[in-house]
Amino acid sequence: MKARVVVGAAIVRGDALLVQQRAYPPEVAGRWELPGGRVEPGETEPEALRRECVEELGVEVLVGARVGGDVALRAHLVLRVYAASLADPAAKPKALEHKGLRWVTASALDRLPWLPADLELLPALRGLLSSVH
Ligand SMILES: Nc1nc2c([nH]c(=O)n2[C@H]2C[C@H](O)[C@@H](COP(=O)(O)OP(=O)(O)OP(=O)(O)O)O2)c(=O)[nH]1
Repeated sequence: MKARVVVGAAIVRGDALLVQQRAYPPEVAGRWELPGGRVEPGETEPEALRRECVEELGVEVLVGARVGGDVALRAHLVLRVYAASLADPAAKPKALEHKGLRWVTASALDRLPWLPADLELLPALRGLLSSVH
């Protein structure tokens, strides 16, 4: 069976990464993750990311290169992250489906209570932040 993909957007502006805090389900409420979600049948991964960013944040994003490797979430499901930027750098993302959002710099990444799978991506996310400004 082919693995399904959850895409995550590493949206960077200046020296900061946009992260959001889950509101549900209860076992992960309060933990932090990257914007994104499952790729639907018939969608490309960048299309899924653009759709999720409109749904979750109310903003258009430009999708760039892959960041880090695939992270196994559970059987037949992987998390795959892409670098992204706001199509309009002045746009203000809103937490439409989450508890909150925050722009964090590299030094603050380690202090967030992330979803467990995302911990594997922290070195790559730090690398991305140090390469873009
Ligand atoms: N968007 C996103 N999901 C993540 C990250 N890390 C991680 O483990 N996940 C998991 C949480 C969920 O089990 C799954 C994505 O679910 P979702 O809630 O965003 O999207 P969905 O509605 O299509 O999925 P689901 O509720 O059916 O599980 O991937 C991350 O950084 N971003």
